[in-house]
Amino acid sequence: MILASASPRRKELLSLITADFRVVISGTDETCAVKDPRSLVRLLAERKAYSVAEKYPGETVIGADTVVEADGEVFGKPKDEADARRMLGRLSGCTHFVHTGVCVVRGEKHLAKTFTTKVRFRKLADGEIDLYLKQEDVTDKAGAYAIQGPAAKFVEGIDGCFFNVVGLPVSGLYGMLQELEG
Ligand SMILES: Cc1cn([C@H]2C[C@H](O)[C@@H](COP(=O)(O)OP(=O)(O)OP(=O)(O)O)O2)c(=O)[nH]c1=O
Repeated sequence: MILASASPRRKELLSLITADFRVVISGTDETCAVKDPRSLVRLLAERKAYSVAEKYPGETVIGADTVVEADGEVFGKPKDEADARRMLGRLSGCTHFVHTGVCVVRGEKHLAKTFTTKVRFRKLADGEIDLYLKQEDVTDKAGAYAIQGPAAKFVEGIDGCFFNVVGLPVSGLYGMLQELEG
């Protein structure tokens, strides 16, 4: 099995399902005109998986993509610190959605799905965002936060798969792999 991802979180999460895989970084362009976030992440996951699958025919290849959606706005990875501050300001006191698209390709077989988790942030006090940005490198995190790090203290509640927020819905992916077997 091949994980088409540079994300160390995805590698760690896939290892909860199997030890029998290796990582091949897809290096795919993530620019896309699709606006609907659920379609966008599915499409990018397909793009990542297929770019690797065409080089390794016959292998099972997994691709994934994660974005945050708040009040109709879609947040990928922040461009810079100002962008990260803007995203966290929007997420403060806000219930938002984290969408992860997952694509599994095996030969002629193909499955692609989007998984969504609802996350509720409490209102962040003055200075909390600046302090957080000193603690965590958010440049590689959609929405400029990592629920698995110090941003945990921003989270009042979640509805859905926790691992989906971290970048790979473990039970959802397991189900897809089972479905592909059948
Ligand atoms: C919201 C959130 C995102 N993330 C991460 C998961 C993803 O790695 C990243 C979103 O960026 P992606 O573009 O989905 O993935 P990536 O560039 O890290 O890796 P690749 O494209 O090679 O697969 O944000 C967290 O680690 N914790 C969180 O709480």
